[in-house]
Amino acid sequence: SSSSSEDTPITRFQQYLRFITTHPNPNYTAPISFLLNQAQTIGLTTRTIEIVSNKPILLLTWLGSNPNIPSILFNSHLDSVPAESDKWIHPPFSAHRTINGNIYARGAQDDKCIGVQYLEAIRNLKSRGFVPLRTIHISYVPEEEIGGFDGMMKFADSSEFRDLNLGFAMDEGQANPGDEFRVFYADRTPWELVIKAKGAPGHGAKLYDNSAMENLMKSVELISKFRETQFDFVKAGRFANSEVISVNPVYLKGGTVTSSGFVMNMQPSEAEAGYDLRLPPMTDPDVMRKRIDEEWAPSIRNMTYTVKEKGMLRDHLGRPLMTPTNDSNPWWSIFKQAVEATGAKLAKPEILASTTDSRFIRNLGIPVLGFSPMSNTPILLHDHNEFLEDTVFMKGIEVYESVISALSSFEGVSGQVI
Ligand SMILES: CSCC[C@H](NC=O)C(=O)O
Ligand SMILES: [Zn+2]
Ligand SMILES: [Zn+2]
Repeated sequence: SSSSSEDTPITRFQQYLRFITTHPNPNYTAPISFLLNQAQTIGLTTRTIEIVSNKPILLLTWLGSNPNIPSILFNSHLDSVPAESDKWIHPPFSAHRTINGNIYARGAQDDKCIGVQYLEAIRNLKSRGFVPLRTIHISYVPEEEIGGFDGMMKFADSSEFRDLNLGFAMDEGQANPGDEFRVFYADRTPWELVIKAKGAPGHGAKLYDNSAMENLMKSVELISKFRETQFDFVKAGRFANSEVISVNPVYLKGGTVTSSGFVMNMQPSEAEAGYDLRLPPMTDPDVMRKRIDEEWAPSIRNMTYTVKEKGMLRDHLGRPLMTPTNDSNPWWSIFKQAVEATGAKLAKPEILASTTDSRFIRNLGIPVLGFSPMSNTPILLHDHNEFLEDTVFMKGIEVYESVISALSSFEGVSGQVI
């Protein structure tokens, strides 16, 4: 029963979802002009910051009545992971809304929902005559899905960012099939691990020691065993998924290849495997490095390896990269109360299994909570048929109204700059 001329929070969400922002060639121009347009209608100050060319950052600002105290930031990323169209029940950029109210699109959960909810919440607060004490910023950043290096990493390091004088920030979280909203106080740190084996080549029929494939397979087995011990903690209910080290194989490479394919009767002299490794913030990185060096890719087995650390475990002062979720962090209590004031329940704070741009902000010593208000929703980020139900999306706007008004009204703690 919806006509295309309707202009509602839902149709604006659908419009934002229809921009094709998937890697490797995300369109940043079109969603930014849409958001600029929305911001101007609502009456927010706008700024586009292009630290890396063609990778713009959009910053929207609602000036507080006291712009001298630290401000608050609501961040989301503009980009999305790819989608295999033919495997979806509705095309991933159609933003099709079913009769049940499910809106299908790549980015519906990750994380275009929050990008629009921030704006809709502010639109409602403005129309009610709300006046924030603290300045409120909303940022839309590129490149999160590929590590944030040309996005939030450089933005967080810029004078523009420093000049925001942030006291607190919020970034994306994850859906929950249950009826509570989840909230995240830390991310795991991603390492890209590549192990390479060299060995004696030889006839495919020959039995001998120290072939490259044998050397690699030994490591693959050891890594699989380690993976199993970590996974067993999760299966036994001792730890959450995000509290253990995950090491998942993403590719295996070997063989002698010609234009007609693999040569089957030759044992190759080189073989390689790639792993996605994630470390919880309390992990001792030296123990991990030692394990890789001595067990997983030992030089005595003709192995070499590379580790690309795509994040940090400690902040610039050497503290684990975590935001306190107790009374020592006044922002936490305000956030929690504001969510609960809408009648919603908040789950126990968690570490996020994956990695977001919030690590670059936490690294500066600024508290950040990861939060995407989606309850009773299957976790479909990076999956086929990603969707969000319209009623869940609308509830999220109400939640952000409460959260934004409470956080921006926080007067601070006497004797402390917060
Ligand atoms: C290597 S950092 C990549 C960040 C990415 N973020 C969302 O999925 C992730 O893989 O968690
Ligand atoms: Zn995301
Ligand atoms: Zn993602």
